[in-house]
Amino acid sequence: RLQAHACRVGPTWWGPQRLSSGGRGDPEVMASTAVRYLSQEEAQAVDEELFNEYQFSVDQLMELAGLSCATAIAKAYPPTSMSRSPATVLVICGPGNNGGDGLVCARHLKLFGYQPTIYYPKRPNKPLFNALVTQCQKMDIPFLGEMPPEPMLIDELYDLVVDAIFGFSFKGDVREPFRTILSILNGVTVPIASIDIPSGSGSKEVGSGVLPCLEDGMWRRETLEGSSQTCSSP
Ligand SMILES: NC(=O)C1=CN([C@@H]2O[C@H](COP(=O)(O)OP(=O)(O)OC[C@H]3O[C@@H](n4cnc5c(N)ncnc54)[C@H](OP(=O)(O)O)[C@@H]3O)[C@@H](O)[C@H]2O)[C@@H](O)CC1
Ligand SMILES: [K+]
Repeated sequence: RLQAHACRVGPTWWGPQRLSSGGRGDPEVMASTAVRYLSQEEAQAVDEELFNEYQFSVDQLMELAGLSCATAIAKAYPPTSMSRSPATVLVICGPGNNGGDGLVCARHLKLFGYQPTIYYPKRPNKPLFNALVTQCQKMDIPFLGEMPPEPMLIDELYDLVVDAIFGFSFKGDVREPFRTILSILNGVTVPIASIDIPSGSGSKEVGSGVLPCLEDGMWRRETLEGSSQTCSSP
């Protein structure tokens, strides 16, 4: 997991902390630097504070979030460590701002030497998202007409998947077309880098419609804390 910055809600700071007791396993590990992640409610509170108190605009924050995620991906999965050159990345974007982060991320990944392809099945007809799509198109980033139907096909074509489907506003049971998309992603073996959180992680239907988690509660997939990094900007 990658997180370098702290986030603030009210008087409390969240960032790297020393664990003094209560952890599991090796005492050395227990004493090492640990990170506390924001809950859905806390992330929404940070969001409101940034917009209302600090007067950030959504496109400002989205640009920072997408750039932070592309930077984190380049550190975790350097293009030179991938099997293809240029490394191929499938960026799957959802209908909200998490999807917008994905569009920005794709643009920066291209600048970093990757070959991104975007799947964006449900596009809000709003100026911000239309502009982000145009910018990707102008950079010759292709948009898929449909989701690759088999996990094996994704494994064959891409070195990495970026999950920009849902962030902190996800709720309830996963609806189509995202239910099918998440179930396909469940079967891929290439790494999946999730923006903010693994999509659908608020759902109780682990195993059927969302990315799987291990028995100890840790997500199998890697989460890149791009949006959290932007919280430190003010
Ligand atoms: N705070 C920050 O600093 C910054 C935050 N940023 C980013 O914004 C993200 C939050 O964005 P967000 O609020 O737009 O919501 P998000 O999670 O993308 O999804 C909402 C969409 O999903 C849909 N949907 C929901 N449930 C569903 C279901 N069960 N099944 C199917 N669909 C479902 C819902 O559809 P609806 O229910 O409205 O029809 C709606 O269209 C945050 O995680 C971070 O990545 C950065 O951009 C800027 C800096
Ligand atoms: K996500």
